[in-house]
Amino acid sequence: MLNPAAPLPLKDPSLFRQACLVGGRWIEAESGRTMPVRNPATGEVIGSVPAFGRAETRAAIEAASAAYPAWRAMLAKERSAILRRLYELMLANADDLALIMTSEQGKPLAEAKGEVAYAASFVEWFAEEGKRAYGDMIPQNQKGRRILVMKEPVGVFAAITPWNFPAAMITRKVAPGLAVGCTGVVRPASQTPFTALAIGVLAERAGLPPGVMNIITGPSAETGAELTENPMVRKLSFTGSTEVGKVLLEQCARTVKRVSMELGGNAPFIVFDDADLDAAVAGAMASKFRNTGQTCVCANRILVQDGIFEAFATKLAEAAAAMKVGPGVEPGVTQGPLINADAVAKVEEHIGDALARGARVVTGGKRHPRGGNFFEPTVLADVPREAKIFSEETFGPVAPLFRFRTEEEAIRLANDTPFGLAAYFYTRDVGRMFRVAEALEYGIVGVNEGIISTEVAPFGGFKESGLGREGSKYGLDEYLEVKYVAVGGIGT
Ligand SMILES: NC(=O)c1ccc[n+]([C@@H]2O[C@H](COP(=O)([O-])OP(=O)(O)OC[C@H]3O[C@@H](n4cnc5c(N)ncnc54)[C@H](O)[C@@H]3O)[C@@H](O)[C@H]2O)c1
Ligand SMILES: O=C[C@H](O)CS(=O)(=O)O
Repeated sequence: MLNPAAPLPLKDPSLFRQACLVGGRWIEAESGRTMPVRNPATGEVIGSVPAFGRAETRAAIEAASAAYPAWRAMLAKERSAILRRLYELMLANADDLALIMTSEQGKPLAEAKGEVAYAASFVEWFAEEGKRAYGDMIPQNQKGRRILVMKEPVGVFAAITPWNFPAAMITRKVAPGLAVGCTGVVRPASQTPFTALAIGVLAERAGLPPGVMNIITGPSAETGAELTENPMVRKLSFTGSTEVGKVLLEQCARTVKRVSMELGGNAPFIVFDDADLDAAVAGAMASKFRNTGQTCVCANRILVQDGIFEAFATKLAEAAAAMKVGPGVEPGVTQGPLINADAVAKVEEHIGDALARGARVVTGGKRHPRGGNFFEPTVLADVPREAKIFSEETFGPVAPLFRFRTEEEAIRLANDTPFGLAAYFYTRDVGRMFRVAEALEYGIVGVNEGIISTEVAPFGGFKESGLGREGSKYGLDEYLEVKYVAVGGIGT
């Protein structure tokens, strides 16, 4: 029996749930099996959650299906009011949600609080957007006929989410689905289930009827197999690695499910000679080291034009070395731990490979003296194109700098990847802004900005970074079907 650490000092301890939410009931796995959840900063067990298998997952799908007719039949305005209350409850309980998040994911408390606000913003946004799922009336093509286009909810959805944004990746999927009348089953990452379960508690308090949103935990192979193969599930929204996304796409194909795929990234961050150097350094720091580099949109390759390479490298290294590494609950900490030992090993592998190919360390480069999953913020210079860190997503606090000479070379290097999620570049040349933004093969492009994710704009990738968009007015379409109705016999 694992000895859990002391309970989290929450203002409302009832938010910390070690059970799954199915049909309005908080339940265990039929087998009684559980899975421990560890604090990545200390290695301590902070709690455990049920290990659902296929049978329990099927029961959750059936609960969502049973709740669907009544939830769909509600007025959009009535669903909107419940989502609005959830938004308000998330903000009112932000401190507890942030502490739960930091305890299971590791990010600094300030970042966790920022994520709670970001996550809540999707609930606020889709509470309103759900009232604007407009159809069309098309001018008839024949006398006596009318042509209608109706937007209808897709039905029961499944959401499988990653560990790096334990709140926002839940609400970015659930909010649009619930807003248009869908019901669903959420399966958060096994490393970070408690944030999702706490949102489930708040959803109940907001008045969400039983079975509309079900939250389950359990081994990914078993829960994932049921969620992707069960024909009652009409849509899968997945956020995670491209590798797993491809597996789930194949599994969903057998029942032709609608899918949204928010997958891996390999973001280029291009700094041209004419950039505002200090702004570019600030943008690179924000993009690269947010969540200790564990974000899908963080700068993974920093391409710097020859003329300012050394100046940029020096300034970036100074800023990286000034960050405070430690547990997210410690005041002033700006870099938390990586999620686990495998993540540390991958960072070390990428650094070692780059150095073996001729790169040099400007700052950092090794495990932090605090040990465990802590790693020194690292800047590498003169990294060659052939290095693994150019082609693979590092998902850690390593900023590899690559040199380029011309705009054409920068664009070629930036696009030289199967991924296409986010890209960034810094320039003060207006013509270059449009040339480069239009040439980059990415779904999200930041110009003179390092962090641009927001609920009001479409989030999603080109190529092997995914399918579909989340957030914005486009995010609603992922949960809607389009129905064409031709009405005849009208006479005129
Ligand atoms: N595009 C985006 O919006 C976005 C956002 C966050 C993370 N990501 C990507 O996610 C990756 C890191 O997150 P991660 O390590 O959680 O990714 P992951 O793909 O390993 O896991 C994502 C989720 O899928 C589950 N899963 C894993 N294998 C499964 C299977 N066979 N069947 C069903 N479910 C399965 C996991 O338990 C987790 O809940 C990175 O590649 C990152 O770029 C993308
Ligand atoms: O890591 C993936 C998230 O989608 C990043 S963001 O918070 O949406 O920018």
